[in-house]
Amino acid sequence: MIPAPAALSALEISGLSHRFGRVQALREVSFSIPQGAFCALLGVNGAGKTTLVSLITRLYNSNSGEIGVAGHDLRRNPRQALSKLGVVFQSRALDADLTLEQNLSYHAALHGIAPAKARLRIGEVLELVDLSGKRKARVATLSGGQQRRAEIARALLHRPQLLLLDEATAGLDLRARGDLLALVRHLIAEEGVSTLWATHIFEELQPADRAILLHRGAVLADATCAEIAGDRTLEQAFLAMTGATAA
Ligand SMILES: Nc1ncnc2c1ncn2[C@@H]1O[C@H](COP(=O)(O)OP(=O)(O)OP(=O)(O)O)[C@@H](O)[C@H]1O
Repeated sequence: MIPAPAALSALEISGLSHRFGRVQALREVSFSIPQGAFCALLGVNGAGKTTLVSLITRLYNSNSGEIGVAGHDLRRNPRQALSKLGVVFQSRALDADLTLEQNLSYHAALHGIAPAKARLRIGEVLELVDLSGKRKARVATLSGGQQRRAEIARALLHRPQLLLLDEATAGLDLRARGDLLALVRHLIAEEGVSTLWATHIFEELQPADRAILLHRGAVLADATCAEIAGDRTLEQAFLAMTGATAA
């Protein structure tokens, strides 16, 4: 009997290493994210999260290793791979002086989406992030949480299979952080988009969430938060693994 083909991963990272001069930012990082899954990339400042996100978005090339997005090798087929990727960076990608619609129209055009299709898709993504009523509002007038949701709408315009979020909750209060994470979980159910959620905030995650624990550029654990934590809190388990003592 011919075996069924393995389901395509949304993200496949294999033996990825990167150094900046004398700093080894990533060491032999390997993991994969199946389609339609949520995965946290958890690590303290300097762990290598932004470096990993920068390599996946091809801001620069890795020294060694491979990255595949939705079955496309990033080095060999960058255009196809990047077309399957949506990214919410730490820094803002929307122009605060323009309306949400103007911003999204501009980004839709960058993705080569024709104006008539873009108008429809803008309506869809705004509904997904619960900002339909803000279509004509200037981005500067939106709250911090609304602006992050608008960034997610921008990242979803071209129907990516993988959504990367780098410290998406930075600067938000506790409630807005919870709302944003709930929205991302909802998107996985609605759009089937896989998510890599890079964060240093342990409390954001739920016991059943899968977390890749990155420390000094290496993967220390890849399991559910409950499995990593055992009978401790996730943060205590992390501190024990890295040799530090809990405060
Ligand atoms: N452009 C660069 N030049 C030199 N060293 C760098 C550069 N970017 C990152 N590094 C170093 O690489 C390591 C990983 O940094 P990175 O920014 O990826 O970590 P991070 O987990 O994203 O932390 P943060 O949450 O603070 O952004 C750190 O030691 C950092 O100092």
